[in-house]
Amino acid sequence: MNPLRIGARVFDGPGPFLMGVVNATPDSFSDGGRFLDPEAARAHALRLVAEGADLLDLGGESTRPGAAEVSVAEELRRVVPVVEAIRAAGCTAPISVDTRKAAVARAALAAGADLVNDVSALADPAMAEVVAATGAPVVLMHMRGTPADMASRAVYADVGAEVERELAEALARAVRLGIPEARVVLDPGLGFAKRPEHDLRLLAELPRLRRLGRPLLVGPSRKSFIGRTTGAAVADRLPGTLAAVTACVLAGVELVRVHDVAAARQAAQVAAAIRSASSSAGE
Ligand SMILES: Nc1nc2ncc(COP(=O)(O)OP(=O)(O)O)nc2c(=O)[nH]1
Repeated sequence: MNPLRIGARVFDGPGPFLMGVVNATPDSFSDGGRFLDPEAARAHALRLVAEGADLLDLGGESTRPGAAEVSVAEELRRVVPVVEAIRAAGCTAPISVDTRKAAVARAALAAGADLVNDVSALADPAMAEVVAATGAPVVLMHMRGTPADMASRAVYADVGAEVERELAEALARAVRLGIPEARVVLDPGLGFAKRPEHDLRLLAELPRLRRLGRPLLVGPSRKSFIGRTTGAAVADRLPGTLAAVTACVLAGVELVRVHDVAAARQAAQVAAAIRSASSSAGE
């Protein structure tokens, strides 16, 4: 990966780098309510870093299908104290703020976050200005519509080609809005306006998305394509998640977003060793 500075850390090389999920929400699809309390969220964040998370992804609003939007005030209340608490604990791991709202991104960055993870890819007209002005890197994730209506938008003739094209359009738009391409990470948005068969196809076509020339972030953890493939309930999807993490690593994905960092770390290390062996086998 071309060097990508996120906070004090420069992410360089093939990765994978693990993004540990901290959901400060009452209703996230897999762990809603566990980390709504700021102290619980702080403790969880520190635990994920101890387990090997290279960076954290902190969110205050569930984006599961059908989720209602959270107010700016409520999302600020959920997120900013946790950023402050993580930093007050002396943790210097880069923090991504998972938000669609410019006001939340601005406040989280001011409190010590380092990256904006925008699942709406700059839908908030003020977001580009926040990202451009702060110099923060930004994740542009592919989605159609909003969490409230995206399920109805999951219609594709060729999901790989369409996601590639729409991510290219999102990248070009970000550059037009003043965000240097070098600070953009792209994400296919598994589960966002996608049916399980679309997610599986996107995981199979990750090398295609690498043609976009930007680091990729992929978030397969515990998602419904695993349940549809295996019948496993949300709480029982770690083995399937690790299979998807392995597919991401073998495809050269640089950043993988997971809830279960310790297990994903081991899977990612073995997958990276296999990828390295296969490339050296070609020499
Ligand atoms: N960039 C990016 N951000 C994301 N944010 C949330 C979720 C959904 O997972 P989770 O946060 O656990 O659920 P919820 O949205 O219900 O809080 N997935 C992604 C993803 O795949 N990519």
